[in-house]
Amino acid sequence: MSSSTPMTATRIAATAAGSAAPILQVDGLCMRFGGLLAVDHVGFDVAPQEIFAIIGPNGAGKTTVFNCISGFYQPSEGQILLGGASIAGHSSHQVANQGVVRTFQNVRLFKAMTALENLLVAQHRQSRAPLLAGIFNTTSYRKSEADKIERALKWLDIMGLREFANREAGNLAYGHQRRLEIARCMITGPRLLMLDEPAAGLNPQEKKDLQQLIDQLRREHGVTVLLIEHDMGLVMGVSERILVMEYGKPIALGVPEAIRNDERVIKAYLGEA
Ligand SMILES: Nc1ncnc2c1ncn2[C@@H]1O[C@H](COP(=O)(O)OP(=O)(O)OP(=O)(O)O)[C@@H](O)[C@H]1O
Repeated sequence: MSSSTPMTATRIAATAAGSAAPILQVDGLCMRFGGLLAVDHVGFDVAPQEIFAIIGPNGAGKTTVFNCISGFYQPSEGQILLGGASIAGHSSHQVANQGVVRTFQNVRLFKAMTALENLLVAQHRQSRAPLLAGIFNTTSYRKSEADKIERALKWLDIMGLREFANREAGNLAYGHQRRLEIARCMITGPRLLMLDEPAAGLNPQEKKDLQQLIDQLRREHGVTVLLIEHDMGLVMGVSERILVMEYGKPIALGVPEAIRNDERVIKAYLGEA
């Protein structure tokens, strides 16, 4: 950890998010690709409803940490606890079923489907409706389908996308596609929302709107947010705590003000810009 941030301050910052039990605990996480240690003993806790950011220069290992948490990679070493239970090595499908959802650096929508259909598919994936109920179009099946449409429209409203409900996702403006991706995550009622560079490709106004949106999702929908982002304005404006990585290692963890003034961080990352 950073030498310029006093260890006591780092410890305080590491637990500053409150006394509630952490929703996510990462401890001693390592990920090797052949001879490359892409993630080297990374550890941090995220409190319920906290907005926690991971920053660092290109190739620092941020996305690899995301991939380990969300089940896309099996970590080489270390512990990942969600609500106190281990999820390290679980498949991405199992992790998603436990309420951990994520976006990717590149937008991944069903581009030929409408915005509304994308939100319906997201719900169908987690739906447990028996096949026969669908085939026979039972009353309860029809009710559950109507509920899904209502929920999809509600999320289009929240995201300011209602007017584009019937537009193909691939034909939406890029900023709108990014918001639709977040809606697709939120509609499943997640505990942990992981956003991988959500501001990439957005214009300044869209970045401001995104900052407000992230804060609103936490305040009004109770979600915990884990964020990877290169845009320092957004990171400093929205995060409660920030973990900084360099060459796979954690070099600082603290509140935005401490991170902003940390010499090692400035040298490793902010000085780069
Ligand atoms: N599947 C993989 N196989 C081999 N090497 C990988 C793999 N995934 C990532 N790496 C390497 O691990 C290191 C960390 O990559 P990672 O994508 O996690 O960095 P990052 O901090 O997210 O970077 P960026 O900000 O550019 O997205 C890099 O050197 C990268 O080349």
